[in-house]
Amino acid sequence: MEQVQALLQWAKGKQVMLGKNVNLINVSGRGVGVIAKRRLKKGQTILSVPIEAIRSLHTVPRQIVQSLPDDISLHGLLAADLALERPEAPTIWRSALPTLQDFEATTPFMWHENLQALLPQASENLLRKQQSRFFREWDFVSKAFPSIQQEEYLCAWFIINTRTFYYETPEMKKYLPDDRMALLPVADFFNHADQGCKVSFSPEGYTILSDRAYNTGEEIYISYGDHSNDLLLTEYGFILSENRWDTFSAEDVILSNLSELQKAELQKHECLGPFTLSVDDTNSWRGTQVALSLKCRPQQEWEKLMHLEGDYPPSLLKEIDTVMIQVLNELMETAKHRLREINNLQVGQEIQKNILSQRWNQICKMTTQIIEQLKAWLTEN
Ligand SMILES: C[S@@+](CC[C@H](N)C(=O)[O-])C[C@H]1O[C@@H](n2cnc3c(N)ncnc32)[C@H](O)[C@@H]1O
Repeated sequence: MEQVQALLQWAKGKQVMLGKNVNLINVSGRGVGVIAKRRLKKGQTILSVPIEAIRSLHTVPRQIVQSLPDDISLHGLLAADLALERPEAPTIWRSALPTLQDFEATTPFMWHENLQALLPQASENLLRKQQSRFFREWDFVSKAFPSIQQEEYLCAWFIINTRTFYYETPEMKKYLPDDRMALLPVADFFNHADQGCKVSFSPEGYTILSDRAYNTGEEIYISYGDHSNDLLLTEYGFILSENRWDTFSAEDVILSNLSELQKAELQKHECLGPFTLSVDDTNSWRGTQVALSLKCRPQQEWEKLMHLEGDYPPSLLKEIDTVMIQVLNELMETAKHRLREINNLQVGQEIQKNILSQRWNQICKMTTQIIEQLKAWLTEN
């Protein structure tokens, strides 16, 4: 916490103002977080960060920008800038940022491959994309700056991945929306909840206001976005026990239930996934029901149904939902099998196995809830 207190002093000199009734402390299981020192009212300013204090494209030295290809992402560029800071003499700001060790335990990218192989489908898909993004950028950076070690770049890349805020200026327009980012000192200590304080952005800077009243000692969160736990796990290395935005993927079991011809047919109609399911949003089941209806009707009839406006006829919906229950039961079997495999694994840290087991248990719970809803509907109709 010494580094964090030093950072707060340094940030004050840059007009980064933390509300006087707010503090940064270590919170169990979440690293450093922001808490209310005294009761806070709704709409109070928790933190303000002027634009002059942020790091983004405009603060990267020209020599670094010119040494890297034009098509490197801003994420890759900011990570290169960070990795090039002299590690033997870190700035106050750099000293308060996580080390590679901090990321290793919880970030699936850094897990043993046997443990990565047991990730749920959605996390695994995200991990593959993340790996290809990282290695593309590492390839650019290692060629331009051979003195940077891969581990240094990896740490910097994950600092940018987990601690940046959306930032927009005319110069940023050349980057994809997800890549328009800036590092904000102190603001990057807010932990995430599925609902949190409002972060507003203007040409002068960022302001974080309390979204409700807070009691003394209560942690103050922001929301990093409407993210599922698979996304939070892969990109940020944690999952929430309660998450209103949680979903899971049934892709594996659905695809294994379809023939190559059926998959080609779905592909032709751009219906080959994503098979993402949410317990509370029955609209999210539609993609799965469209795919499974192909198991209930011959292809020609199915094509006609594709153009049908409104709901499926109840008789067909009953057949589809019966198949969907079978498929979801298969997913339950996969989840139980994965849980046994995690338990028997000889590699990986306990903390990694725990988070992965918790995630599979959440998927089992969500799957059971959907099966119950489907069964209730079938009984009623
Ligand atoms: C922007 S930082 C937040 C500050 C961070 N706790 C620290 O110590 O520097 C994001 C990281 O904080 C952690 N984190 C954020 N929200 C969390 C939560 N609800 N539960 C557990 N860890 C969380 C994760 O490690 C995440 O990658």
